[in-house]
Amino acid sequence: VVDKVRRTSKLAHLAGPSYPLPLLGHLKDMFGPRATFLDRCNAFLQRWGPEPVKFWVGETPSVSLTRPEDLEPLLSSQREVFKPDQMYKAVSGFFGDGLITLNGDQWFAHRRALTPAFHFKVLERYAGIFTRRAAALAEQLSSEVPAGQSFNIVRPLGAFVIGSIMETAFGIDAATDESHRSDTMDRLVRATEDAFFIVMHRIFHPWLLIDFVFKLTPHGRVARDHEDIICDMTRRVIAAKKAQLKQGAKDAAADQDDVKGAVDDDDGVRKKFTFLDMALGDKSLVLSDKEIIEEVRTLIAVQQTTASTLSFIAVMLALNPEVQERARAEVREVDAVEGLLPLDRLKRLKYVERVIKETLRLFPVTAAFGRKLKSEVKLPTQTIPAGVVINMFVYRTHRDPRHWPEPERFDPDRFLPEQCAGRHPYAYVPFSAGPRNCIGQRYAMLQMLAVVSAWLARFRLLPGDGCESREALRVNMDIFLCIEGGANVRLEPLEA
Ligand code: HEM
Repeated sequence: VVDKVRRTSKLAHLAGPSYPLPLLGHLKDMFGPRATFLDRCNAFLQRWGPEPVKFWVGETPSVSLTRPEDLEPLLSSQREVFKPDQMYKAVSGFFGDGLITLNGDQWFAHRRALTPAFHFKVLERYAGIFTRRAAALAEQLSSEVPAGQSFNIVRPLGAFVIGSIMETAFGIDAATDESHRSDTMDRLVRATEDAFFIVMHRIFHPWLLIDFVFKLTPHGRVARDHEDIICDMTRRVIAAKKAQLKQGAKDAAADQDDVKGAVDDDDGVRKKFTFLDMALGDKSLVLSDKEIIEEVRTLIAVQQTTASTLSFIAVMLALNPEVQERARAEVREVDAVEGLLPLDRLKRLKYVERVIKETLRLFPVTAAFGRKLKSEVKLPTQTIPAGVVINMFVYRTHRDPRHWPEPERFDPDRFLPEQCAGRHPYAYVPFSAGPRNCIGQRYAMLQMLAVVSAWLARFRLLPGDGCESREALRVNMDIFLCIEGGANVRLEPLEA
């Protein structure tokens, strides 16, 4: 009790509710239907912000930050901060113990091992894969979804992004590999969707963060089944890669001109540059087999960020027909240029890129992320004591009216270079920033450019059920932002 009084008094200077309840803290303020969690977070910060806001999650003192100038000191340094168990423990069953959740030296070793797989030289080579796969996805949607029928676009996107990471970072051939069979993929996508629900359930019921208690509950048993599905997929991926490397070694021995495992495939991707080729084929990497498995799990799980963002882009295009037509005109103009390499083509899609950025401003799918303070941190107007868990709620940062006039208006031209000039560098952080920023940022942007341009070239997107207007959208936070009831759109084939 004395310790709690001491810790409470250290936060006394901050805005926010007082009198935390024993064991619950202010969790009761957050209780309510799961489907409106985002609304409650917004209402809470609307009431107490925009200054740093204190609150207690159970017995843990927490502070929520939304202003760019408050985010900067925390994101730009990682000496004083680490990922808090309270938030990240619940997600590690899903994300694996990989880059997302690791801290300290272990994180640094993993980050160093993964960085070459996301080097821009390697990504340049992925552009061909993204373009080919995006065209196939657009064809599949055109042929499988009856014109004019409302459907939830997230599902096919979930399988699509996992297929992409298999082919790019793991170098697993989509056409031949067992792990790409559609029933395996369906089980994985469904397990992922359920996992989001279960993770949120644990965060809402903090006593379920005690592993042995959670494992005894029905959700704990479902979570174990899902982990089995995800681990099974990971094992298949690694087994397929090992077999491929063995075959590559045999082929190289048979053909002295070939460099082991370094052949270019049809898309010009040097196979030895994929993460798994480097991790399993090159012993100079420091990751153990167990660590490689955890990173494969992480890379599979994080793909849902791209799937979710693409689903928001589809809905925004459907709700903003002039923006959609302008983006389509750009795609047609670029596609009229003959002989462009895939990467050059994607780089020319400047307006489509602005559409993606503006969607990520309004709907940063990783809407909140956390840190725990090792020592006291000075923010521009406040000092936050050591031991506090920080929640950076970028959903509101991206709506800060000082940087985003009429914040709810969808306007891709906010990202014209002249409009970006002078804007606070931390006013827009959908991929976080600083040393723990998203390693897959450029990968995700290239993939999204390929997918959106393939859609625009083949069909018109129209609003689907429940997504008829911005006001009708029921946006929520389930680890990642999502639309309750589905990201529903309709497709209309383009006249020839
Ligand atoms: C639109 C898509 C994406 C968004 C919005 C996004 C956003 C983010 C954010 C906000 C973080 C920081 C999270 C935190 O601090 O807890 C992060 C970290 C990370 N992301 Fe992404 N991400 C996306 C796509 C991807 C993709 C495609 C990959 C992999 C191919 C990826 C891999 C990672 C990894 C490994 C980390 C942890 C980095 C570290 O801590 O060193 N992300 N991402």
